[in-house]
Amino acid sequence: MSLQSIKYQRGSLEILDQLLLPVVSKYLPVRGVEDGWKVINKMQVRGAPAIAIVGCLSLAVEIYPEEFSSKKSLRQEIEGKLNYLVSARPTAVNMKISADELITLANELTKDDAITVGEMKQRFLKATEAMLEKDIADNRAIGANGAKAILEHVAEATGVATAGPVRVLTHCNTGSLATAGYGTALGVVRNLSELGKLEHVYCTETRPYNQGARLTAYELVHEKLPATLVLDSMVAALLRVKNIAAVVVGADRVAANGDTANKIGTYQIAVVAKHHGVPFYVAAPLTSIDLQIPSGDHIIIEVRPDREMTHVGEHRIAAPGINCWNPAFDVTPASLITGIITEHGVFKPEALKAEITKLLGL
Ligand SMILES: CSC[C@H]1O[C@H](OP(=O)(O)O)[C@H](O)[C@@H]1O
Repeated sequence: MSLQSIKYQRGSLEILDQLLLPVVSKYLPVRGVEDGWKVINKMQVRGAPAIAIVGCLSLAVEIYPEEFSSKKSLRQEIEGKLNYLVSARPTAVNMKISADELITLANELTKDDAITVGEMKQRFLKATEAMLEKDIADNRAIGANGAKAILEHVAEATGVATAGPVRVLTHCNTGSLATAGYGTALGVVRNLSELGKLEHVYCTETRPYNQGARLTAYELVHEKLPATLVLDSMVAALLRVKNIAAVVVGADRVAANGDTANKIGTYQIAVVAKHHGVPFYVAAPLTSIDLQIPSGDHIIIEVRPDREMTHVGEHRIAAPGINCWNPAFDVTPASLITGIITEHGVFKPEALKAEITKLLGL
């Protein structure tokens, strides 16, 4: 059983406070949109898919007990509150995509005279609740697609019929603590393990929030997977001496040309992987792919407070008065990405837009 970042039942939402992990496991109530915005902005819950799910469910628990006098007033509440939630963190696109889809649903229900305001609320609640199961199903598909792609790549590169077990490297946290469960890049690791094809997974600490040391290591130890924590500064040495078969990371926003915004440090890992001839994969559900922007140059990169760099908890580790630069993400150009692993298959970056457009019938 993997760790559960989100606990939901109709009218009640709790999130595992990830600022306290791994030492303290404490669930926090999220009673409405204000709570939702705060736990996302403070990174008590984080991870592109989890942000969208918690954001939308925070609105669901807020409107659940309310009575609305008209569908118009309900639609206005939905649109205003979802757009507010999008402002909690700017880089991951999932919250924006989910908000747009739910606002479109609200507009359609408002126009349908056969739907009462009560039925509209129920349809909205069900649409937000469906995100939980869909995310887990998407992640399991990503895991299977990604494991297959990595094993096929290794088999072809080494001239063997069937590859594995393999060693892989991942960055940040893309597991059950970043999603509704199973994970994206960590879902690929889980699937490799389920296939008996995971020799070892290496996870980077991922300064300054330490998603790797505090969260990914926690998930891997919890499930007894063969894992080793490495410092962010060790990636080049690791790829030179440890026979890493592939790197697999998550994504916060993939642009139409395949450029990918992900946790700071991803770009330099991709450069090092290129230098060592190690395939570099991005695992991302369609809810993290933004075909509205042509390239990574258009992705807003969140800059977070200096204190996240100068302190570990309450302990200062940097000289008082030093300037800091703390972008939470960087952009990896499509040219450094071997494949983008989605729930619908693995795509070359240059083919992504056409493949997704065809898939969605756009
Ligand atoms: C499953 S996507 C997780 C994605 O989100 C992380 O960022 P943050 O911890 O700041 O929300 C990181 O970029 C991961 O790849």
